[in-house]
Amino acid sequence: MSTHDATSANSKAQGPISQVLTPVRGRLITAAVLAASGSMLTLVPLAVIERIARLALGDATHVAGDIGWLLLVGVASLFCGMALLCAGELQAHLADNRITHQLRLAIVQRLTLVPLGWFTGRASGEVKRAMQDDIGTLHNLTAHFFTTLGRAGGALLIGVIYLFAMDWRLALLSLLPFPGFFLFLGRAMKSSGANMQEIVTGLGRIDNAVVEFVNGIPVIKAFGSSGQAHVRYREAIDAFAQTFIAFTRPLVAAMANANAMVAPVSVLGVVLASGTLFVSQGWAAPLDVLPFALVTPGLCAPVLLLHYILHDLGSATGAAQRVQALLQTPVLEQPAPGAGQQPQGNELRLERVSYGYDPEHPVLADIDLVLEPGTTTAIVGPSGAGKSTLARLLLRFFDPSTGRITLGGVDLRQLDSASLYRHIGFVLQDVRLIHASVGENIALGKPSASRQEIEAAARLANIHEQILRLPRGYDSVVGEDAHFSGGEQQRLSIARAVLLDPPVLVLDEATAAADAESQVAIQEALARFSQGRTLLVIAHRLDTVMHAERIVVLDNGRIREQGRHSQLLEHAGLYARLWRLGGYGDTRKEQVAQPC
Ligand SMILES: Nc1ncnc2c1ncn2[C@@H]1O[C@H](COP(=O)(O)OP(=O)(O)OP(=O)(O)O)[C@@H](O)[C@H]1O
Repeated sequence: MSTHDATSANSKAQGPISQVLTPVRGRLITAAVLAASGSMLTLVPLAVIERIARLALGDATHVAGDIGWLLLVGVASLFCGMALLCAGELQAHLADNRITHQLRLAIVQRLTLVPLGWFTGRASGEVKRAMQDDIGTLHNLTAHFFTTLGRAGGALLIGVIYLFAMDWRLALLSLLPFPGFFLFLGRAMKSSGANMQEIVTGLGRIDNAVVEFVNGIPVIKAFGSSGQAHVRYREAIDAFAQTFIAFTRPLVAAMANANAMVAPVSVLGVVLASGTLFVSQGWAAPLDVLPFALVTPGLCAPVLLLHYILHDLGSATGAAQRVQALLQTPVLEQPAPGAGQQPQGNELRLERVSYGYDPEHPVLADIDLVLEPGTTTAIVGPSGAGKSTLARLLLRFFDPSTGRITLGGVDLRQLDSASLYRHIGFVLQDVRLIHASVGENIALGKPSASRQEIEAAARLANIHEQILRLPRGYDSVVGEDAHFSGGEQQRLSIARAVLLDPPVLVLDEATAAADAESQVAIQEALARFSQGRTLLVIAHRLDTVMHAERIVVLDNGRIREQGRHSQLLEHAGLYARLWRLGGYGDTRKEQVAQPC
């Protein structure tokens, strides 16, 4: 178990927010305490006003000096309070900066250890949502929640203590609207909670309808069924509108009552009514009502603030859960740092390898295969036979469910990733270029490569001339002033592999995205590059791999036949049938050596 896993196991009992904020917990508590103390001090001037009013309206004669001192205390408290509030905000923002930075790094570090196959199964939206939206939500929590909680809590605490110290009976009466607020709020939450799940489901339906509509626009337009997609979207928003009305109707009435309870004017009304009663009954002097009239309405804002921030806590909990889930994504088994073994040679061996994306349905079963150094092995077979899955296993997109794959006698699980990708290069169908210069794209696996090395790799991959034609040559930025066709992207991918100079190369349908001219350029490039290397080629077109030392025919996840082209034709099995179906003619001679 990694350190991270151990930590997460220990903290299972904590809530998601608590787990995510653990590294800055101390700082956030300090921020909340500073904010609470600050807000208490900023309320001292109200007590000062009450004191001054008593002195001014009382019968004492020499009060000017006392008033001066009181003013000084009031002003000093106000400034100290504001300074403490600022210090609290600063602490919270420093904590926010630290945690946001740490979380982004931790997610990226985790994703580097996650099997590459994880990414194929997920929309990049999931990662984007956690990295941007959820961390943004957590920013609100760390930077503002704790200080607001401190400020509101501090103000309420000191206000209530002060009022009870003045007159506990009047305090009890004056504060009556506040329990009333929580009573109505509770009702509102109960009525909305019942419909909340439907709101979430409705929003999900709208999201799906939008995604379906946007993703399918070309197909929908081409097949003239845009009206239908619109209908689904309209149905989703109409249904949501109904759910939303059902959700808000009971909520609005209860919330209106709750808000009315803590409106400053209603609170002041209650204070004055209670004060009048107390004064008329001789239980208090008119001046005794003044602190209540000054302070009680001031408690409305903190109560409302508490309500709003506690409401925000719900969305922050969801964000923290998603970030936690991403941080706990299962990672590939890795050797301990420094304990990675070195392969002895470049022989790739699959021993009784089975794999299924869904464990119940194996896609590959009991594969035994040896790729001898310096040889070319082709994997062919019907669509869905498991060819690409086999290639991905060699690159550790995921690990076999059973069996093992070794390179130079070392289980791939005992090789660190850098060593694996130094030994095994790949050119896949799906080439991903990053938003960086063309040179940086080629040097992705070897950032230290010199311009000469990058150009040499591009020349060998038959893409140098096209790059020179770009506005800024190798400095042109992909997606800005550099746009590549499918075939050109394949050649860039080959240049990447060339630069790393791996002894083993996996080619999965390397010419799939290319036009006829590009195919020739790619094949030339690969023929040059593959000399002396171990090659695993996956191809649809059998004529491009008929030269291979060994052709392995996969069907339904199992090896059905293997041998050279002529042997397989003579065998008159699945390969011979695929050859016939491909219409390549009845040749038993092997064509010019081509790697794919
Ligand atoms: N990411 C995935 N998640 C779940 N199932 C998958 C995934 N990728 C492939 N499969 C399934 O695994 C099986 C083998 O797929 P694979 O892509 O390895 O076949 P293939 O022989 O390369 O096919 P093709 O020649 O059409 O590319 C198929 O049934 C496919 O539906």
